[in-house]
Amino acid sequence: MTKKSIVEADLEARSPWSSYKDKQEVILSPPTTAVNASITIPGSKSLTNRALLLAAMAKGTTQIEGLLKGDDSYWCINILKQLGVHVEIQGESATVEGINGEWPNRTGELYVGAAGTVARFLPGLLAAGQGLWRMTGSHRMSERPLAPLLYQLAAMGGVFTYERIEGQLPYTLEAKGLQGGEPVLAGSISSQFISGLLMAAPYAEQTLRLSIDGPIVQREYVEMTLEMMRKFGADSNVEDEGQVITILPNGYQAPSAAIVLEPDVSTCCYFWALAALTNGRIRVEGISLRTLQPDMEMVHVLEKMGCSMVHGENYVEVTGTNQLKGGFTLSMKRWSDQTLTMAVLAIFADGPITFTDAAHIRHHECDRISAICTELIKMGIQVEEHPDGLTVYPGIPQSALLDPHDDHRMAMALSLIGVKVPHIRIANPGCVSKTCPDYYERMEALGLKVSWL
Ligand SMILES: O=C(O)C1=C[C@@H](OP(=O)(O)O)[C@@H](O)[C@H](O)C1
Ligand SMILES: C=C(OP(=O)(O)O)C(=O)O
Repeated sequence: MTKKSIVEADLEARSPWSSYKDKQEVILSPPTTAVNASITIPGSKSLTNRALLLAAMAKGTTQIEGLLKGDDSYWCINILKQLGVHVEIQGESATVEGINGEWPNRTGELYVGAAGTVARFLPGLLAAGQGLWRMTGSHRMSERPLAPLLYQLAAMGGVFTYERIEGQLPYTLEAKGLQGGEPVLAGSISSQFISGLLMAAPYAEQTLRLSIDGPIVQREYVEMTLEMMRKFGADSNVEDEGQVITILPNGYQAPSAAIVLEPDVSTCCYFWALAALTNGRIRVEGISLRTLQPDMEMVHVLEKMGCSMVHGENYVEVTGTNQLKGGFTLSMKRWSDQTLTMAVLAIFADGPITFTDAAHIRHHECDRISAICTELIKMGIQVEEHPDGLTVYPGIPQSALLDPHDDHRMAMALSLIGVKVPHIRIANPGCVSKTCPDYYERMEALGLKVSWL
């Protein structure tokens, strides 16, 4: 394998909160003692960016605790500051002075990085105000789908001028207010389109009655949006089993109490997987099974695979097993961010595992189905690629230089192989800073051997 075939890292998308920008490779080998720890995990990316954006839009000042400091939240905060919003960060806390729907700076160039949440949540919030902005993003974000959302916003009053490809970044948005009304949006490509429209609705001119056409992928993220909107005083009326959502145009009010964000459950999953693979134990503090974050489903699947799980009001703990069980099919529709982690676990199970209903992850930070198949095959693992998923057969991975395709979840999932197999090399590991900038320090603290090139 030559370095030429490694996907080039888009370093512009790495923020000042990124840690391993200059590293070409990380090399991982198994720990010598069992992984056994209680840990805390930074705030949810999804909740951080929802809270920041709604706090910025709202009337009044919002205090947010438990912020994620990663690339995705950095670019969100950076844009808010460019728009004239006063945001103060101290440690993992933010104080945001809301602008009540009227952006103070009405022109400028706004770079969303590689953040799907910013690329999909911001346009509606901008369109609901007044201004003229140029929107740009990372190379990959400029390929990822936005059109269904932007076309809907255009039908409601936003004027979009596309620079290269219709419906994609980069583009210019002339905002003159958002009409509201009764749009219809498909939910099969990204739940973020729906969240993006809903978040803007309290600042539309009329009531929004959004109908969702067909099943929604990762539906719980829409519930997380509605839950965060509720904290800012925006109630929703949900009908037809979640397919029709009505929001009144009553604005947002900053909550009187601080918003305390949950840890990022998607990040927790890599650490629970570590326990599962090493017959070790990982307790994550500060999270309960009652979270809306859909990736919590993984701990139930780990139980099915032979691990044990205990939980309380404020922790979820996984203890691994000597032999993970496989031989089943899993729908990843609700929690597809963990498809890559599960694919890595499947290598070490006692039977093949098939993952289905995840065609939409081909539009994520990379084509995740194709990328994980390529990397597992490189290590001699037998896989079958399907249009909506893959089948992974158990095997003994050969060490190789693995390409994360500039995708944080590919890097974090592939790194887990290093707890079982010596000398696992991951190229351009800095991409983890999208959601977990200190991932490798955390792995090292739990006993993995980590070295750098
Ligand atoms: O709304 C959100 O915060 C997210 C929604 C999901 O995206 P899609 O619905 O686009 O798959 C998920 O994959 C992403 O990590 C976060
Ligand atoms: C799909 C993801 O991110 P984004 O918010 O950019 O869509 C992800 O974090 O797995």
